[in-house]
Amino acid sequence: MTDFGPAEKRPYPDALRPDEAPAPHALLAPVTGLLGTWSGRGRGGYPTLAEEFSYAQEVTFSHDGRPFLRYEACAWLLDAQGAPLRPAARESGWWRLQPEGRVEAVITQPTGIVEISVGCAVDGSVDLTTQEVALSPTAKEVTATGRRYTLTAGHTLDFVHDLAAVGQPLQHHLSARLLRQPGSV
Ligand code: HEM
Repeated sequence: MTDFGPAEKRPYPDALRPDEAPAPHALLAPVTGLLGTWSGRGRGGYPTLAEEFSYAQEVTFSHDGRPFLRYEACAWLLDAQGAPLRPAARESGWWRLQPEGRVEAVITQPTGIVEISVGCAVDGSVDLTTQEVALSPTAKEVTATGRRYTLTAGHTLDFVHDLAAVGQPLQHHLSARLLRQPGSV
C-alpha cells in the first residue's frame, strides 16, 4: 500500500510585503507597491442597470518568490447608509510579470468569465486590457474589459474598470479607492 504520509504545513507560503521572505523576484519590481491587502469603497453602474450602486471591496496581492502575483478580490454591495447589502463580484487570478513591466493576467470569476488581459506596469500604475475573454455556457456576454490600478502616495490604490458586455460598447462599470490595510506595508 502507498504511504501518502501526513499532511504538511505549506513550506512556501506567500509573502504580502516586499520586506518579508521570500524576496520578490526582480521582474516584480514594477508591482511590489501593490503587495498587501487593500480595502475601500466604490461606485458602479452600466447603461443596462436601472441605477448606480455603491460597493465595498477587499483586494490582496501576494507572491511566492516567482515572477507572478497572486490576485484575489472580493466585493459586496452597500445600502444607502453604507451597510452591507449582499455579496457581489469575486475574482482570483495571476499577474505574470515580464521584462519592461509587461503584465499578462489570468483572472477568473464565479460568474463563468475568464479574462486573459495584457498591459503594462509603469510608475505605480497598471493598465490591463483583455486579449481574450472566455465564457462558460451560461455566463453573461462579456467581450472586453479595461482595468487601471493607480498607486498614490504608496497607501491609496485607485481602481477603474471598463466593461463591454451584453451588447454595450466598452465603458465605465466601476471606480473605487482602496486603502492599504494596517500590517501590510
Ligand atoms: C467590484 C466588482 C464588481 C461589482 C461590485 C459589480 C457589481 C455589479 C452589479 C451590482 C451588477 C447588476 C447586477 C447585479 O445586481 O448583480 C453588475 C452587472 C454586471 N457586471 Fe459587474 N460588478 C463587478 C465586477 C464585474 C466584472 C469584473 C465584470 C466582468 C468582467 C462584470 C460584469 C458584469 C456584467 C456582464 C453585468 C450584467 C449587466 C447586464 O446584464 O445588464 N462586473 N455588476
